[in-house]
Amino acid sequence: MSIVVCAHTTTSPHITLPARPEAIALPPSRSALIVVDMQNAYATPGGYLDRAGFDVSATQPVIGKIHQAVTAARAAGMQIIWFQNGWDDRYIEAGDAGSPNFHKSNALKTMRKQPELQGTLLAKGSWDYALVDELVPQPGDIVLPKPRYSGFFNTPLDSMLRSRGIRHLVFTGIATNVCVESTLRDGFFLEYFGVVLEDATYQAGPAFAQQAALFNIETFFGWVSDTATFCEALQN
Ligand SMILES: NC(=O)N/C=C\C(=O)O
Repeated sequence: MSIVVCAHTTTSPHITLPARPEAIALPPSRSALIVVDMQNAYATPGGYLDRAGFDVSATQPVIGKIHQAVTAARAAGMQIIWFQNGWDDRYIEAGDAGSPNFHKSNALKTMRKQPELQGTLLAKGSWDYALVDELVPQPGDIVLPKPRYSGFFNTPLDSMLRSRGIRHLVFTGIATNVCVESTLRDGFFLEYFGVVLEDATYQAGPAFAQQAALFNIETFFGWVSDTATFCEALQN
């Protein structure tokens, strides 16, 4: 007997997405594909993560998988949401010494160590802040700036999803263990069903950070699938 998780929140047609720890039912017209922070900062050599000492040499295949997932999701009528992480170029939105973000953000720390980078890393309008060239939002997509790791914090994400009747979120992007996991976790507490496409994500840090994030997600907060399985399920 196979088990499928079904939210019973809608009568919209749904697909069954094979996933870990079990398959999950998704209504495409009431689901969003969320692309987390696919900016030069996180996916391109010379961007913030690279300058802060994180390995971004394996992000190119992830960009390709995200392109596939976005194309299939859009064709199936899913809402596409693109996040861009960052702040104004004076970093007022980043918070000052009274904010933990000031102390923990590796972008802000890197710029304090290398003052010549001030105003470049994750600053709105900069190359670092821009989405990678290969991923271009289309009319009808939603592009949302976010000032902290979670896409639910100080953004209109929750109201945009609720007003569209969306309860299912499929996650792609970088980094699995930071902004993807933070957003999926906050979504869990707000009663959203979160699925990660593992090969359309990449970690910030060592490989065990990816494994740990995926373990947490599939065990405690959501479901884990992959791009080919997602695209095939949408076509059936
Ligand atoms: N997009 C992310 O997951 N960001 C991770 C680290 C950071 O923004 O400093």
